[in-house]
Amino acid sequence: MSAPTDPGIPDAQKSGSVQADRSGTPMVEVRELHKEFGHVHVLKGVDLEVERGSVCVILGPSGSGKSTLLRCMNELEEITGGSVLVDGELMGFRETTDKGSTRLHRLHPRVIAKQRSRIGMVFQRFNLFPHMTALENVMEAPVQVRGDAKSKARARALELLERVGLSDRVDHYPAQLSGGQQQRVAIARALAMDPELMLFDEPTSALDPELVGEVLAVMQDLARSGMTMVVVSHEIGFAREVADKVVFMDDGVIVEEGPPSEVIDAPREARTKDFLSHVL
Ligand SMILES: Nc1ncnc2c1ncn2[C@@H]1O[C@H](COP(=O)(O)OP(=O)(O)OP(=O)(O)O)[C@@H](O)[C@H]1O
Repeated sequence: MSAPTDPGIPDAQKSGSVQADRSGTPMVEVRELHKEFGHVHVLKGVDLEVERGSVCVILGPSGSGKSTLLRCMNELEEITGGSVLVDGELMGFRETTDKGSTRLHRLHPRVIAKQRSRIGMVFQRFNLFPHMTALENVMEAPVQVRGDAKSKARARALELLERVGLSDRVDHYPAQLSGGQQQRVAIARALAMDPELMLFDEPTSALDPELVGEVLAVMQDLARSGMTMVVVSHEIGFAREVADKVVFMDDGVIVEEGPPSEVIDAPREARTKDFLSHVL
């Protein structure tokens, strides 16, 4: 999608003071999404809705475009066509209509950064700062936060580390933590921004099998608390138990979607059946 850069920041988005009532709109709306990397067409017209407070698990073979779809949701990838709305807001763009024709303007980088800050993301590799303790990682940039703000950030970080079961590891450095503990710190760090949406990109696939359960348990708690979550994962048990919607992707398209009782337990499409027979 090529669009001119938005020359200004709309006042409502600058201050964040005007909050529309969006309780009736889905948290995520992906429409006819295309993503190309050079000549490689990775997403070929994806449509997806994720309701508020629900959990959507995306399954699919390697290279089917799952991570790319997730990255398009928070503007880590610039989309080639279609649109992504999060909480009713067009990610990265603003629409204007002039004499009946609609144009898209790329938003100012500061507005994009603000949009992104409402979305927490957890990656396969934990991406923690190795020279910072668990607590400092969750506080993120302790040197930039001073005075009262710093003590509030610290209290919040301690609360989040307790929530992920790491109260006794706050002063440990990443190298002193197991993979499962590091991933739980990464989840606490993503939560520190008070996100409205959490994206998980294969959060357990870099972990030893015995550590997977502790991370999935934290994610399950988060789901119970009402967080909207989109999770790329091959953990079929988690999908069956926690997901409201399961999406099966292959070759850049959504082949099948629905509740786990349909997509996992009674898939209609041959490609879904074939995939599940390999992972189960
Ligand atoms: N930055 C990039 N540049 C070029 N091609 C890319 C880039 N990122 C992803 N791709 C290609 O896009 C396709 C889909 O990749 P993606 O990581 O989204 O798949 P996936 O379903 O998440 O796979 P996996 O389960 O292996 O992580 C792959 O063919 C990949 O090589």
